[in-house]
Amino acid sequence: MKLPFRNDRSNNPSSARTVASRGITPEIALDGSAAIDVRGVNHYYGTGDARKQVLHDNHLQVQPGEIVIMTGQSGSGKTTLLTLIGTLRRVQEGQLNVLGQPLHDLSQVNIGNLRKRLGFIFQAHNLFGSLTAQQNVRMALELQPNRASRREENERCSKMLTEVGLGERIHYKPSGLSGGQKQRVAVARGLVHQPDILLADEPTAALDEESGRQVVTLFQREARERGVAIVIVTHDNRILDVADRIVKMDFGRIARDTNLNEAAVLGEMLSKCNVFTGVAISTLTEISRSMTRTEHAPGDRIVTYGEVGDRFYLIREGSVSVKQPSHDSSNDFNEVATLHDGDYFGETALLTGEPRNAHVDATTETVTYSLDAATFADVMSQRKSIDEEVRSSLFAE
Ligand SMILES: Nc1ncnc2c1ncn2[C@@H]1O[C@H](COP(=O)(O)OP(=O)(O)OP(=O)(O)O)[C@@H](O)[C@H]1O
Repeated sequence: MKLPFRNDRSNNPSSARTVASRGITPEIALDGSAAIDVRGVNHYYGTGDARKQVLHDNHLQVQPGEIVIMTGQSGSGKTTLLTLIGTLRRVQEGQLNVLGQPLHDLSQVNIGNLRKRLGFIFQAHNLFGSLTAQQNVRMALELQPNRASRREENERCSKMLTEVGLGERIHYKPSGLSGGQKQRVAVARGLVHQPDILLADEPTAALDEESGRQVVTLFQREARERGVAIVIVTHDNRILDVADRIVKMDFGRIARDTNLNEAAVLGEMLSKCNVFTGVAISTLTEISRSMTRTEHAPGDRIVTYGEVGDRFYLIREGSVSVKQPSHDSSNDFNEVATLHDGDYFGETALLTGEPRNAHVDATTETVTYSLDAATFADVMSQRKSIDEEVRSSLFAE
């Protein structure tokens, strides 16, 4: 619904929990349910004059069943963060909880026990040259507290090797396997003990398209069916589609944390707003990554009458009440509309520069995504160029 906002007074942003956004920031679970919970983590290498900070104030929550792909330039700190999560390095500063356990407080024994619930697939395969593929995969089971019979364990290993496409080679030693095949043994070893978290560093780098796809399909199944939280460090663009989220690291910081599913949903919602007619959904999905997610409790004021309008709002879920002053008294406001999921408001003030002409209050638990004035202006100018493009192609025919 389009609202011709005019006048205004002051807003009350303190009641809204605004998530500072460099993209869409997913819901942050504060109830300890995240499988991986990184808060304010810094990391340094070296000592004395050679001491160098390589991670700066990183925050990351990964939920069970979520697949997070971590990208970024070489040296941006991805592997360091992954090895900290994997308890392979000691946390120096900040808090890091893995499966509900605070790593900074954990004894060596408990770290050892926790590690058994993690699966690792790292670039250097670390396979034992004297052992067959099946025996290498068995190593992961031999570390587990609850062992099955040797026969059962062997069957599990063979099944896992078959799932990564190595059913014919379970009795081969690494020297008889190609780089990609060794990599697949490492994948099977990382998953055979059914970990709660899988940490993978370039798991598809040595694989051809088909084997890479087979491996990430297996990851997806583990995430969906068993709720495994998966973090993959990769430069492999071919597997980006399996990610629920893409985290981009830049100079030791998480520069961008994008929830892909949510971005797609928002792009779809934006395409139904008149104001974005003519803009491709893919462009809108891209734009949605620049939006700020805000949660509002019932009664929270989202837009205040009289205030200068600096944002466009899309209601992701919930409902709001739009109130305008009755003509005889500016202190007396009447409800003129209620808006729900997928509705939007606030664009007119951005277009005209006039102050808001209504209050907008949340009436239920409401989630909005908003676009700031500068980004909105960009979209509008883009829409113009798209319009022109469509027109000129029509004329050309
Ligand atoms: N053991 C180490 N000692 C000293 N410096 C290190 C060590 N390991 C990594 N570094 C440095 O820390 C920074 C982050 O490295 P890291 O390996 O975490 O980055 P990355 O993003 O995983 O890179 P790549 O994509 O090349 O694997 C880099 O500047 C690197 O040179």
